[in-house]
Amino acid sequence: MKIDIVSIFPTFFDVLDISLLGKARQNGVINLDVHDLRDFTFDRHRTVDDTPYGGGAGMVMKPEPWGLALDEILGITEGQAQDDQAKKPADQDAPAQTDADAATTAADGSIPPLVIFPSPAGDVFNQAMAKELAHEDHLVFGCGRYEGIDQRVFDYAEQHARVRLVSLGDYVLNGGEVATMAMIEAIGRLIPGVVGNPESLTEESHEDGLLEYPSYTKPSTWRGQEVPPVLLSGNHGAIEKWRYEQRVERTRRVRPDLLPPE
Ligand SMILES: N#Cc1c(-c2ccc3ccn(Cc4ccc(CN5CCCC5)cc4)c3c2)n[nH]c1N
Repeated sequence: MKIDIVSIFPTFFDVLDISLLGKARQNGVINLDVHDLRDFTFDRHRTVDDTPYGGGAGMVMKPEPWGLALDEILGITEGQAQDDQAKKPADQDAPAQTDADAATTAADGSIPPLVIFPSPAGDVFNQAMAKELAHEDHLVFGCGRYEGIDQRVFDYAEQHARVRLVSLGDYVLNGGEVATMAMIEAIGRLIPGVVGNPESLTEESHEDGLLEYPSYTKPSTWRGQEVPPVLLSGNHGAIEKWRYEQRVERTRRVRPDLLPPE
């Protein structure tokens, strides 16, 4: 899988050089590049933001640097970009995720990349989405900051790729980097060859709608607390039954919304 990230804080993603994802990059399972949005500016201050039309607090990210970054990453030629200028402006009322005007197949018939913009206004990310996105060949993450990105960037991206606005959850972050990191980790661990033992991906919270069972390791007694005897019994059928019961009980207690209607 090819992953491109655009951010004004590229060093934020240095952590992706270590651990499982770092190994996956070293062995070529994941090809990840991080792009500094300011490399697509040409003024002395490398400006990426400006005041919002219509007024309001804060600043909005300018479209020009984003357009150049997306052109480079998506392989959009100058001619194609100029063609877009001739096109009717996107319907301002259409949601930024309209598939109807998304480029669903490239000129050579290949599936174009999926461009993900983390946004509080996006579909909420979950394990089902992670599993779906783990099948993509090329993901591009556009990390906004300030009060967000000029809407025309999303509309432009949709003319050349598939675009999704995705939210990490119902709270407000300061930008898209944390969400991008979380999504890359959740998606990356589902890619074959990233996690050493694929069996460890089953029976996880949210994998099959139930939360995970409690885990224990040596010593069998610790500060007066014992490991549940069934786990020391060697009776694999009993262990499997106990673990399932624990998953149902924990889900019923912590996340009853995940349980199927009775
Ligand atoms: N994923 C995800 C996210 C994000 C997220 C993702 C990307 C960006 C880019 C900038 N911000 C900060 C921001 C965004 C909007 C507002 C609201 N304003 C009102 C009037 C115009 C906007 C204010 C701050 C971001 C936040 N927050 N929470 C999630 N789950």
